[in-house]
Amino acid sequence: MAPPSLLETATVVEKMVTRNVDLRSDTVTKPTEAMRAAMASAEVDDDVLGYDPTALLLETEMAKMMGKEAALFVPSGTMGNLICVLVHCDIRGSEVILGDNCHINIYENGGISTIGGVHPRQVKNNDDGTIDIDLIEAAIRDPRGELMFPSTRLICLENSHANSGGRCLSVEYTDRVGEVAKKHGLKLHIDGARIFNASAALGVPVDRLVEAADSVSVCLSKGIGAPVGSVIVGSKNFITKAKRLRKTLGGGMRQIGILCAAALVALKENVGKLESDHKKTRLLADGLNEIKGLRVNPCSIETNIIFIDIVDGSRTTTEKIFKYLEERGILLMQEKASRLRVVLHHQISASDVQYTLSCFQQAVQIENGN
Ligand SMILES: Cc1ncc(COP(=O)(O)O)c(C=O)c1O
Ligand SMILES: C[C@@H](O)[C@H](N)C(=O)O
Repeated sequence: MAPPSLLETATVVEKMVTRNVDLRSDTVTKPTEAMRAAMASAEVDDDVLGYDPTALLLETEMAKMMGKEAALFVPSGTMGNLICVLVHCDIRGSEVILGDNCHINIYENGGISTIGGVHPRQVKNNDDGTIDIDLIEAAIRDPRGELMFPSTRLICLENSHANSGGRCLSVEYTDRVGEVAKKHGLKLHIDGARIFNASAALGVPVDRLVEAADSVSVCLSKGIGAPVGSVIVGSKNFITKAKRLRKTLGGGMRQIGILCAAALVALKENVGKLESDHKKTRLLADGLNEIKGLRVNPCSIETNIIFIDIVDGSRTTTEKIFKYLEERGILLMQEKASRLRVVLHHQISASDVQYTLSCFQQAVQIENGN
């Protein structure tokens, strides 16, 4: 009987290896020991009454970092976006111009409409996450048609853009959209769930990147690795209105200093790691692109997200790869029938990247019989 092939041996060995490489999203990070210690010793008080000292500290820090007058902690990025859109569009019959492939439009249960009664005016997202500026201008309703038309009040951008694979909107582009908004008396909101990733990738300070925006929703719970929460930033008047709406939506919480303490550690320890996350992402993307049967668009690798397409004619499928990797402790997302998504974060090591690559290689080789 022929001895087991190297691949068969590797497969048996890999099956015995218990290792966790969680590439489902950058929302999966676990609080670090430093975060847990900070949480345990956090100074707290009632934040609804406006007295939680650690929440106030975080909000002051975030407003300063983002170059805005004020900030407000919210339980999630979804609630952050919802509050911002609803504050800007507080008049019945309001319309928001947003990308057809943006998170607010795809993954937030249509909350701006179902809860806020705001009409979404979807405009095509380009592959790089931008929306053509002439299409934005063309989508702005003519006030002379107000008898029939909703009233455009807001433009939403997303930076980095998750569904384009983490592509970054340049500061020049963002400023130009801001000029269009001003020209037409509109507001600009940026879904900045991963704005720190965009800032690190572009080498542009985060406050400069969002300078043109009237509001930004920033996720603490994504690339910078806090366990919970987001912060919205804007003018003092905007945040005053946002605070009331947060309460209306049930987002007013009590001793949130416990959560904000972890976020303060995340800001201090993890923003500086984002460039390393991006380097590991590029390494993984380049390696995946070498695997026959898989395709990664190298132009789309700007931050920490990789879309992996199964090449037509390949005998493998996303389901088979997904299962093979899951059995070896590697978790990822199936984006659609022929596409997988991996998202890197500060708890993915360089050796995790190599391990992931070898498992992808094996998964594809076994299916393709080579
Ligand atoms: C671009 C973007 N915006 C907003 C959100 C919503 O954040 P949360 O999951 O905290 O509601 C996410 C992901 O979760 C996201 O990827
Ligand atoms: C799925 C989506 O809602 C989430 N923001 C993620 O990127 O993982």
